[in-house]
Amino acid sequence: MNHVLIEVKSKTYKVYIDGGLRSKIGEMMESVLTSPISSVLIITDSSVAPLYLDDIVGSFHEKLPIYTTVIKSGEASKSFEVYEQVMTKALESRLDRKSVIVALGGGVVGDLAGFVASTYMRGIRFVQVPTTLLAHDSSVGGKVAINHPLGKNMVGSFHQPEAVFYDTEALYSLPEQEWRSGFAEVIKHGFIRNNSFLNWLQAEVTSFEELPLELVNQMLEKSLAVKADIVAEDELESGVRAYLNFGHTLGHAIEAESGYGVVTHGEAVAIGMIFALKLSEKIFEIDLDVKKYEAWFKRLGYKTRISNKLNVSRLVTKMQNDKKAESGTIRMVLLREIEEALLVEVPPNIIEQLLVEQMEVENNG
Ligand SMILES: NC(=O)c1ccc[n+]([C@@H]2O[C@H](COP(=O)([O-])OP(=O)(O)OC[C@H]3O[C@@H](n4cnc5c(N)ncnc54)[C@H](O)[C@@H]3O)[C@@H](O)[C@H]2O)c1
Ligand SMILES: O=C(O)C(=O)C[C@@H](O)[C@H](O)[C@H](O)COP(=O)(O)O
Ligand SMILES: [Zn+2]
Repeated sequence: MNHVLIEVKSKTYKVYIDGGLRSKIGEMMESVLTSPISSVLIITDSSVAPLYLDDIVGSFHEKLPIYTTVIKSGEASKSFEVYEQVMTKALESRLDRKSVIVALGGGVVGDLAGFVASTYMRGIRFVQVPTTLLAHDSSVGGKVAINHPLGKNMVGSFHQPEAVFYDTEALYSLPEQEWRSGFAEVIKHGFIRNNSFLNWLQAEVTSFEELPLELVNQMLEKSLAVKADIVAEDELESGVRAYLNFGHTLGHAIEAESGYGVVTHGEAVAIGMIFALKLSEKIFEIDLDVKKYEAWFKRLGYKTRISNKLNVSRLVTKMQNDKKAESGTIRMVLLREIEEALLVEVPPNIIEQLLVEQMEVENNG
């Protein structure tokens, strides 16, 4: 079975990738996890549960006490309220320090369940079972969090999974909008670290209709390789890991300002990446051929401009509250050239001016 090795300072684990893997997860957990498991809590959401929960439960063959909890699907579930509900379920199920949490779903379930695992009894083990394209990114690297109305992922920690079980067959029940959202993080990995991968993506992916499984597997391995390299170098984001935030300073501000769940994470990041490319051109006085990327994004159905329903100064304030900011300055990931990322402090007035220029106008998506 294909796997990608993740070697961060605190842990080494594997991302297993295979079509149909979900029916083997129970057995695999018992062999991959190094110490015994007392019980399992599977956390999933209301869209994923009817599709895949029975398969995962069945894969344990009744050898362990299995508890399940189903949260409402969508970004709004990365909240204090749902966090408390899931914690209550964990306590009522009497999870102990040998229990394991299984995060079955996309990035919302992964981030929330991972944060529950990192804080329940000060931290128990968890595994990721990603079911979205986007979750190739969110299931790896150990960032787990919930949102605060004042900012995305503001309450969280670093807590690495024991393993990631990626059943790529499960991606084929995703609606087109979720392929688009996840693909933004794939593109991001190309922009920050791998230009030839980015060129390959432009040649191979011209729509999200029926992407062949072989292509998807290839794409995931290349994309995961970038993430694996970066988190291996810098697990806790004291340096290069910040490059994984390319497109996110504005993207997160758009998500929070629009209301969590109104714009998907990847679609907001796509707008943020085009903005960061244009800002890079301006600040470094270079030509990154943004028009070419913007045209590709549009052909794939992304919006590249900022909704004119959003307020520019509120977006700037959110960007000043970003985790990369220091003393209220805005620090953004820019590109000096493709695959050469760096973290740059940008004066708010320059950001504000470009935001105004990048607002959508009627019939200009
Ligand atoms: N921790 C990290 O490093 C990291 C990285 C990137 C993104 N994120 C976070 O991930 C979240 C976004 O994740 P996401 O895009 O996976 O969103 P999501 O978890 O909300 O999933 C998207 C939608 O698809 C549904 N779904 C999931 N799997 C499905 C399947 N196989 N078939 C049909 N429907 C399915 C979900 O119910 C949901 O409605 C954001 O909160 C973002 O901040 C975290
Ligand atoms: O793994 C990382 O590091 C990332 O930044 C990946 C991002 O795609 C992801 O959205 C992450 O959750 C953003 O992190 P945050 O620290 O800005 O909340
Ligand atoms: Zn992201």
